[in-house]
Amino acid sequence: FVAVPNPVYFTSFESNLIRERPHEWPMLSKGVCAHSLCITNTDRIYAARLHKTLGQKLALALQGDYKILRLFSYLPWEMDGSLQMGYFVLSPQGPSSIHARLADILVEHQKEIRFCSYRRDAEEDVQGCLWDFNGEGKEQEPCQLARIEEPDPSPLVLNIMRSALFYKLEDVLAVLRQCFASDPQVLCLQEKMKKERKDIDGKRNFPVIVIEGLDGTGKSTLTKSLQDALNATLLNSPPECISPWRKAFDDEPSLLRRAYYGLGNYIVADQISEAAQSSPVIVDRYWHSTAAYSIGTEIGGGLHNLPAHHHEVYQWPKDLLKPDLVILLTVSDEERMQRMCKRGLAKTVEEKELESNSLFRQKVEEAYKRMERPGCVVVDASGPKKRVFNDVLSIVCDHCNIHVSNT
Ligand SMILES: Nc1ncnc2c1ncn2[C@@H]1O[C@H](COP(=O)(O)OP(=O)(O)O)[C@@H](O)[C@H]1O
Ligand SMILES: Nc1ccn([C@H]2C[C@H](O)[C@@H](COP(=O)(O)OP(=O)(O)O)O2)c(=O)n1
Repeated sequence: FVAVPNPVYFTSFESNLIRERPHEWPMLSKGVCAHSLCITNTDRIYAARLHKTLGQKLALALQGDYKILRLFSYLPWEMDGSLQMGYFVLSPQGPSSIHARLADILVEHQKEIRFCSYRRDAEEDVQGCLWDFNGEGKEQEPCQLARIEEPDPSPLVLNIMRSALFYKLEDVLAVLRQCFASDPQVLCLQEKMKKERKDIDGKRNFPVIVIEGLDGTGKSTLTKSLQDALNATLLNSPPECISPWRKAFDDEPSLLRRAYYGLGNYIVADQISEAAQSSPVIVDRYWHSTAAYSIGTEIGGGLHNLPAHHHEVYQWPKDLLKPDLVILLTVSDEERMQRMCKRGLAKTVEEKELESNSLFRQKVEEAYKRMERPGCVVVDASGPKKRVFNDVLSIVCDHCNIHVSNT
């Protein structure tokens, strides 16, 4: 399928899967031809990294009118074991120069990429052709393609559950172990995590309050004021102890990036557990950030493509300490941009994407709102700092049964 503007599903299988055959191919209008490059290597970390580099190489090789879209390939009867990532390239000028432009990439990766071409025949049907790279690349027998309806579960959602979000510490550690098998610092941290995990359901003396929201919604400002007002401990996820690795992980594919943020959440959970014995705890970002950004990034197209309310992607990991209250700050796009411009700090790639893509922003915010157990209490944070602070403080006091003298 193609993730922009909305997923499109198609198959070459002549089977009862093809209940309906919509013939519109919105992206293959007259004269346009398409090619797909699908990564066949089954090592998921290797494949994730290759997918990222391949995207960069394609962007360099195909400047101009070409459109590069995300693609997944799968066997319908065995989606979980067969999901492969790749790209779908649209060439408005027809196939003429694309083969020359892609030649180096295809030769270099011929053993780990499946390359197909697509075009309309005289009857306006779409034909797909697998390319053979034994010796010189050439097209094999074409086969007719048919569009099908979205499968349930969608491969996008399956991809989130398999490789973009981690619902268990063990899964986070498995990815990090595979990537950093020889890095003593990472190995040492992993051992520590396994041995020293606190009891997540243990009794806490003080409440734990998480503040969530997009960048620039006022989290840092608010968490500092709450810290003072409640005499609380302030924690951040990802925590300071792993922040030196953040830049490197932000440049990695989402599989690794989310493993990093996942690890951060588990480390912060231990810090929360300890701190909540002696003071209230305020946390600036936690699991909901990891999940909402991941869902917003991985789900293509519009808001309606998000998994339905109550879907398992919105559930809290069973082995991660739960906060008592999660506040989600929301402000309009315009106000948020103004605040971020004034602040002028370095941004993560995702935050840059958020800035340029309002749909992405809406998806992240909607995913935040769909999180469950605990869900978010949404607070309109577009007013002045003092008002936002008072609104949140009164929610915190009500919810956590705290009394503050100067409210
Ligand atoms: N309620 C508010 N009204 C106006 N400006 C605000 C408000 N809250 C925060 N700011 C300003 O907006 C910028 C971003 O706020 P910050 O707390 O750093 O957001 P975040 O931590 O969510 O990224 C800062 O310059 C901050 O001073
Ligand atoms: N617990 C966390 C914290 C942040 N993230 C990710 C989500 C986004 O890509 C970035 C946002 O972090 P950033 O430092 O820009 O946010 P703030 O400036 O603190 O608001 O980090 C996460 O996945 N999990």
